[in-house]
Amino acid sequence: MLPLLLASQIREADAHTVAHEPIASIDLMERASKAFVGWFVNHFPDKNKNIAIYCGTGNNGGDGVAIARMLYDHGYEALSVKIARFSSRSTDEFDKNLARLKRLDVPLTEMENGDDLPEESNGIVIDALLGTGLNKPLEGEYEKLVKYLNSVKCTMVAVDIPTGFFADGEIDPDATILKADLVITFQQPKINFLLPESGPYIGCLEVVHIGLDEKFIRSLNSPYQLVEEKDIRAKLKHRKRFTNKGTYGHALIIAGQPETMGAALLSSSACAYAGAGLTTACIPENGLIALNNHQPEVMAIVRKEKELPDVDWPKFSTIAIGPGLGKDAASLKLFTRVLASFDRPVVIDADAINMLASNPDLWKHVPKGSILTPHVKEFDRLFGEHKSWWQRLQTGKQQAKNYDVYIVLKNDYTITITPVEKFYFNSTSNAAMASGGMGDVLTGIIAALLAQKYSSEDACIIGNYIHGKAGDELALPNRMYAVLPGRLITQLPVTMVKLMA
Ligand SMILES: NC(=O)C1=CN([C@@H]2O[C@H](COP(=O)(O)OP(=O)(O)OC[C@H]3O[C@@H](n4cnc5c(N)ncnc54)[C@H](O)[C@@H]3O)[C@@H](O)[C@H]2O)[C@@H](O)CC1
Ligand SMILES: [K+]
Repeated sequence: MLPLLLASQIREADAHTVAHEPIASIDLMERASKAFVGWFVNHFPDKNKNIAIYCGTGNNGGDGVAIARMLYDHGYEALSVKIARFSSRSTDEFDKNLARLKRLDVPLTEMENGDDLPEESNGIVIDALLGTGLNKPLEGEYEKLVKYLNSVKCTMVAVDIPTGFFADGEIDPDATILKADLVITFQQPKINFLLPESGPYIGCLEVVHIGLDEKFIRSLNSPYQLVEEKDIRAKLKHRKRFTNKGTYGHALIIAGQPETMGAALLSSSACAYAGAGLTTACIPENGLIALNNHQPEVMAIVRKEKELPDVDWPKFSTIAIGPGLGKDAASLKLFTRVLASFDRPVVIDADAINMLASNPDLWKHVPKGSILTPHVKEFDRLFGEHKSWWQRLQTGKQQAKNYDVYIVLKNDYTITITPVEKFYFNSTSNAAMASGGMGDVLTGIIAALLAQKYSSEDACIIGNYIHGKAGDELALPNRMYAVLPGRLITQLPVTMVKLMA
């Protein structure tokens, strides 16, 4: 796992690296700037293009000034540096780098309070105004400058973080923040980069390593972790000789209405393809032909109108409930029966989440270690409206602990929030997967993993990862515009076996 740090912890990691590597702060800045430039020159090879580097007077600005010198050394011909002298303060590292730059033949402008803004058009703007040192929303001259830069037609490349964007904490939707086409960030993504509020400000993200002390970073024991492929490889269990379907558990998927049988078919198919030994779907009577046609491997328990089906609950290893189930009285009765009859972790999705939201009394019957898989609207229905994703993370943390459950908050970087206050950000998936039914597939996968005796935490972490990875394997190399859930399901066993190779 890659620990994700708060801005204050990043400062600690910088200071620790400076003191213990040891390396002078100016040399660490040199290393960071070099890492930026290494990526930049490979992707922007046109040395005649106008490049304007906007620098503050802190260490982000220090990076900018060092980057200007390095680009000059690489032979970039049309550089200009604009220093925002909006405050009388500057860091030593900035001052030293500015002195070094002044020895070169690079046009340099100092902008002071009230000055007219320089004209920019075409070309590239490198934003090194403010970085992780941001401590309040932009106002005054900084705000005016960033608003102006947002209005010009240039490619915006931000150093470490777009100016005005907080690395963690709440993002005000009305704040002025630089809209970067590309952010080249140091060491690791900042936590807010993984939340949807970063969408308008970060077109594309690139992480470059600057050699901060990784042992120290791990010792900070951050609750925010980014899941990496090696974690999944370590967690996935091989199938052994002399095992049989009984070894891999029996999952019951309670889903579908006559109009939403697709959800039941997708979640139960996904469960079978993700390796459950046996999968049974509890579906409406008139969905039976569809199920038998679509996935003969899946068994059925038929729901007759208003009648509770007769289910031998203990024989199932796990239950997933909700996809396309509806919220009518019969569905509520069935959901209530499941919670009363089953004490192992269950997967609660879609309409089951909505029923829980409107019948909070049911919470006390939710088995410990159960997994809820809300998208943002379901999350807010369950726990109230939220103004920001940061707030949602805090609520999720409290509620997961309170009810002893896992909350899988679905998004680009789906977040698993655990009862012990950890946040696992998933690192796979792509926009081609944004289509109806994808969530039903995820529910089926997580149920399959629970059936195969993975812990609830691992079922969430692995489930999210393989779901997104299968989508990546289909969409990215083939440049697919959309990946349909049904196609993704058949990729799952391939994805899983590759991760075990
Ligand atoms: N040794 C280090 O600490 C390293 C730092 N690096 C760079 O340093 C950056 C952080 O530098 P700093 O901590 O100096 O901070 P910044 O350069 O982000 O900001 C400079 C100063 O601006 C002021 N400020 C904050 N919010 C403001 C606002 N809204 N309006 C006006 N002024 C505001 C603060 O006093 C802050 O210290 C990172 O983003 C990264 O680019 C890298 O060079 C890697 C090494
Ligand atoms: K910046």
